[in-house]
Amino acid sequence: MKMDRRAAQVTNAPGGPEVSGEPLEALSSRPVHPSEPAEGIEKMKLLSAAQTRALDQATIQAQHITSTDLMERAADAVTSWLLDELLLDYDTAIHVCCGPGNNGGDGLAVARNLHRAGYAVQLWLLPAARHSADFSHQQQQLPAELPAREIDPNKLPALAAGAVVVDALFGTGLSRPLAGVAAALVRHINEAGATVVAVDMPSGLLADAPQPADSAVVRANYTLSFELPKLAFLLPQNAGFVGDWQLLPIGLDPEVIRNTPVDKHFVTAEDLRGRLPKRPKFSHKGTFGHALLLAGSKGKMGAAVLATQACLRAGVGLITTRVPAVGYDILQISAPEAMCLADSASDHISELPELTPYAAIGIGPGLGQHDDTREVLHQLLTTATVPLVIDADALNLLGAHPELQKLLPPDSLLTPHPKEFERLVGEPARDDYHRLEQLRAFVGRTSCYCIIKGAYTVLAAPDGTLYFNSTGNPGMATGGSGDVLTGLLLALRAHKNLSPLDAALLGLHAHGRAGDLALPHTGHTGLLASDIVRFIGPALEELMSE
Ligand SMILES: NC(=O)C1=CN([C@@H]2O[C@H](COP(=O)(O)OP(=O)(O)OC[C@H]3O[C@@H](n4cnc5c(N)ncnc54)[C@H](O)[C@@H]3O)[C@@H](O)[C@H]2O)[C@@H](O)CC1
Ligand SMILES: Nc1ncnc2c1ncn2[C@@H]1O[C@H](COP(=O)(O)OP(=O)(O)O)[C@@H](O)[C@H]1O
Ligand SMILES: [K+]
Repeated sequence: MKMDRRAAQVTNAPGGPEVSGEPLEALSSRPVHPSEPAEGIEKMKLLSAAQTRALDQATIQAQHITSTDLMERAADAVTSWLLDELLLDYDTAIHVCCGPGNNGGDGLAVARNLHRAGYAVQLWLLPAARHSADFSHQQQQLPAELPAREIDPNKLPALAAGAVVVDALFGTGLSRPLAGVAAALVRHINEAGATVVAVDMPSGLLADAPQPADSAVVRANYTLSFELPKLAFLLPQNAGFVGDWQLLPIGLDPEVIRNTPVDKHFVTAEDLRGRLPKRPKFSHKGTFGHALLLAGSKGKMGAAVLATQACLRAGVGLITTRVPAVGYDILQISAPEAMCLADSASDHISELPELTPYAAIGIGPGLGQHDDTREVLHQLLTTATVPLVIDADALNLLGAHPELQKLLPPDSLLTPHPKEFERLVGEPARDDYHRLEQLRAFVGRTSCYCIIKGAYTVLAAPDGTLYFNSTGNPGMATGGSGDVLTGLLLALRAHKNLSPLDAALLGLHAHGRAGDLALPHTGHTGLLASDIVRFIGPALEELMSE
């Protein structure tokens, strides 16, 4: 995904805690959750298809323009992208395939633009009984030298492998799975081996709900959408349809976007910049909290080391890591900045330390699932009075012993990947949409924060609002990346001036960003979890208040 330069412009998000320059007394007397949680996370709302249509209409009214004007903006943006980014050359065969609605109208205007600019455009129309008014208007604007041919189901257009297909069949108006000529054309496009650029949506894909498994859906190389992403773009099951998605600005009304209520956000750097309080000049290690991490078992001490190092790099004041006896030397040598509390058991953690000193507690990386460790988790859940970050085997223990889930303190942060989440809720998800429903039900039931890790890690707040993370890369799909995330989140939960939501959002963003910053040094293949640790500092620095 690449964001448009204008969409990616940086401003300080409002609503972040303003603490720089304040006396320490003022900081330490702050409540634990100082900021209004969702305030300022509004740059990229995920609208439903119906809300997108309403936004379209509201923009037209607010800006005193016609729907054709808006369509022209969309078509100009798509045309510019094709010329500037895809670098079309004059010899490339460009097939623009148009449906009967406004998505097809966009296609007609793009075809007209490209034809006028001298490109080799062929225009194909899906047979339809009715067309939208804007489609008909665009059709009337076509120059005579650009014939629009109706698709013949018995003789689908020949699409050479080197051709470019602009898919403007259906966008947000799709109301049912494709059938008949539309489905045949989509399958034909998918088999052609051409470069496929979808306008707004890959045709056949619903914006915010699943379609039947065998539906015909365009498999686009690129999807050019307008201003805001769609939920469908963020879910793994749609990756093969959406391809590389891009957002093109078309001047949709910011005031209307601001006033549109949503329960899903795509969180950008712009939302978070300035939300991490700057370290005051006279701060000391006590200012940033003392974290306790319970991690590691024989053979999995690396997880404890990585989480400890990440917590340190994320600015925690102090960290104490509880490890099995076998891990004592390992941890002391590999993380000399951390304090280490060795358990009396050799290979697993069997005792919960005294919790009084700690501002936040993390449990899980490399933990193992020994019965003693389960008992430690049980005690932790019943005695802890500070924020908890729960990961890996601690989640698996919660899944294997669901009665423990009732003990989860509100506002705990759980960090499963999809398989751990499945164990946690005890039921496989039917699809990615169902998994989001399960996630919402889980946080509603437990009053916790819970993420599901992946390319666009999603965080659910206890009220069910979903926040999709925008940073990270496939190089991070490597053992230990999740342990790094746990340590990073633990440091931010130990920070007394961050709300649980801000800590989670900043941590997820910084984790992916650290992976992105590591990339030029390692490449995707060579990226290791320890490289993510190395770049946590610079990633957090980008989010710090002035
Ligand atoms: N909201 C926005 O930001 C903008 C939207 N525009 C375009 O407008 C599109 C939405 O236009 P529409 O609402 O006209 O919707 P579409 O063009 O996506 O499709 C609607 C038409 O397709 C028919 N249809 C729906 N499902 C079908 C199926 N399975 N088989 C056969 N026919 C089916 C409907 O009856 C209707 O005629 C967007 O995707 C975008 O491309 C742009 O023109 C301007 C900006
Ligand atoms: N393709 C990807 N794009 C972006 N981030 C990714 C990708 N794959 C994995 N990650 C991130 O890496 C981490 C992997 O965590 P996890 O599966 O728990 O790994 P481990 O258990 O090995 O530590 C998660 O934070 C996830 O979001
Ligand atoms: K389309």
